[in-house]
Amino acid sequence: MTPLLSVENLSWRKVTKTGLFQKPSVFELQPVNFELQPGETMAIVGENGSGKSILAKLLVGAEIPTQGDIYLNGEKLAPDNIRERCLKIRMIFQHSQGSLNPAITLGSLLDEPLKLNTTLDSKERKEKIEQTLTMVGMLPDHAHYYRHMLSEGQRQRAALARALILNPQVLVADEPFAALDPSVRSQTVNLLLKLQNDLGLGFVFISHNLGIVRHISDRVLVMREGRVVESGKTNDIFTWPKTEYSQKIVSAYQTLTTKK
Ligand SMILES: Nc1ncnc2c1ncn2[C@@H]1O[C@H](COP(=O)(O)OP(=O)(O)OP(=O)(O)O)[C@@H](O)[C@H]1O
Repeated sequence: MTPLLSVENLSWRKVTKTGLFQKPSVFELQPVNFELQPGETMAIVGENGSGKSILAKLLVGAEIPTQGDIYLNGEKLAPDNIRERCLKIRMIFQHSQGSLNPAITLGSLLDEPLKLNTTLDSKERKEKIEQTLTMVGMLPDHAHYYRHMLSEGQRQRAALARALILNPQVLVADEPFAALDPSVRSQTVNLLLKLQNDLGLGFVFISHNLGIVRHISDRVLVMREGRVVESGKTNDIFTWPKTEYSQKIVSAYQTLTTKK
């Protein structure tokens, strides 16, 4: 079966010069390889600065790889065709990072990507917005709401609606659950799982929360210092971690859960 998403030798290198007399710092993401099937979830875990966000940005086209390719349904994505990438692989932006503009209604926010990326007329766009709001468990009326009128959970759903409005095939999220209180978190997780199931979406997310990783991901990519140190099925990684680093994070997680 052709994978939904296939990443081959994707690498990235950046030299940053901070000051005239300072040594430039170099960060290198060593070649990453993985495959994701429709409806599958892959978690990216690892210590701070290991390159998780860079990898997420490469997937959505926010950074250009130094080398390597991304294939969607077997078709190679041009590294600089941001428009095509935006339609098919979408980032879920967190409302906590200010992605919901407080000055415009939710309807206008959802209308923006439709105006930019589709040829739908205003009636069709209105229908699409209402349909997407319903899909994430909101009401068509919420299109008239401003950010301050939405609860924490509704804002999370709005962020999801924004990611889904262009019918993507893969969703990518950087710590999507970190800022949420536990009840909203479990609602969001359940909603995501349902949508994934209904729409066959691939989901790639970065998380430090190994409880959620274990609960929802099919596969895990463990990163350290710019390289993938281990990858595999979630159950295998949690039961038989092979590398020293994976063993360390899994045993820290197990200590935490057995203490509860
Ligand atoms: N645009 C950039 N230009 C240069 N260096 C960058 C850029 N973005 C990130 N880096 C560097 O790349 C390294 C990896 O960063 P990245 O944000 O991917 O880490 P991370 O694994 O997501 O960490 P965290 O868990 O703390 O978010 C860091 O050293 C960071 O300073």
